Amino acid sequence: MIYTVTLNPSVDYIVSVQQFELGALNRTTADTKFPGGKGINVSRVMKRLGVESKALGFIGGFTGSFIEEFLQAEQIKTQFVQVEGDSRINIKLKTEVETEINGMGPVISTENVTQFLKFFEQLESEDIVVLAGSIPGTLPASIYKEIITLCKAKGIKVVADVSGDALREVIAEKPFLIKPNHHELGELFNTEIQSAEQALHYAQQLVNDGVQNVIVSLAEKGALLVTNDESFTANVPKGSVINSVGAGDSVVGGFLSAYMSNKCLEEAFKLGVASGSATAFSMELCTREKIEELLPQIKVTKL
Ligand SMILES: Nc1ncnc2c1ncn2[C@@H]1O[C@H](COP(=O)(O)OP(=O)(O)O)[C@@H](O)[C@H]1O
Ligand SMILES: O=P(O)(O)OC[C@H]1O[C@](O)(COP(=O)(O)O)[C@@H](O)[C@@H]1O
Repeated sequence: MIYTVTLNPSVDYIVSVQQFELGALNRTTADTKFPGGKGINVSRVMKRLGVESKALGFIGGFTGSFIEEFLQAEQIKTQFVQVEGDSRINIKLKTEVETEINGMGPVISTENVTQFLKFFEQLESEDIVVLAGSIPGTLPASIYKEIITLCKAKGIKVVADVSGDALREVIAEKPFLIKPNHHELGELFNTEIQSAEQALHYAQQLVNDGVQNVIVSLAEKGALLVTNDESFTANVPKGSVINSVGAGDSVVGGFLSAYMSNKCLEEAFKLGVASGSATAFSMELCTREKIEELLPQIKVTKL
């Protein structure tokens, strides 16, 4: 079973505003709400590709109920720890440019954390754990490290889509896969990454340091996969970006869905990139039909 961890799930409130004016009353031309948070998005994408997972994390209040009910309606298994406050609402403003305001999230108590970590005791070696998204301020910064330690003791593969200090901590634990975008990779090395060549250099460094596989997504410039033995690059299909929220999560969801069926990293990478673009070209997360439509346009080249 694949377990996705979202420590700070959200209701993503996506609002379209034409000619947005700061300091004025703006009215939406369209608005919609979805459950969000990176691990949850990974679970939703995998479900669309026929791969089961269980979503873990902390939820609370009316927003938490919305998230859980939405996932259950999509027949996604969940086992969230209930906290006292409300799960956050993240605003995704679509104007001429995309602007995001992500909430802080509810307070999570030490009892909540103990209950959450206990769950990992029942996992087995063939399970995969996906750690995705930021660590809320009320949780110890070491929480991902603690989860990885529990997983490593059982030989469980860990996939991480995290950034900043959390990414640094996770890398030290040599996970199975990480998926930074080029900004996150640059931040890690205190530099700005503008090309696939630069990204390759730093991704290789991470693999030399013990990370087993690194996917670097470069938005419209494609993506890279660096493994212990080989490196690949992929183009992205041409199309109009409608809503790129969840595109990175879709890369992870697509990758894992294919990886589960034949363990081929190259094919998994291709499906991951197709899923990322399929989400970028949609209002909501990618559908299987959109992914299949884009897949033939993606060329994976061995470097
Ligand atoms: N303009 C675009 N055209 C085509 N595909 C895109 C575009 N922007 C993003 N994508 C797809 O979404 C994936 C993730 O996007 P990226 O912005 O790199 O990551 P993140 O969402 O994590 O910031 C890319 O690898 C690509 O497949
Ligand atoms: O945990 P964070 O970093 O605040 O991110 C949460 C947000 O990221 C998302 O999962 C989208 O992530 P990506 O666009 O990077 O794929 C949203 O659904 C959610 O609002």
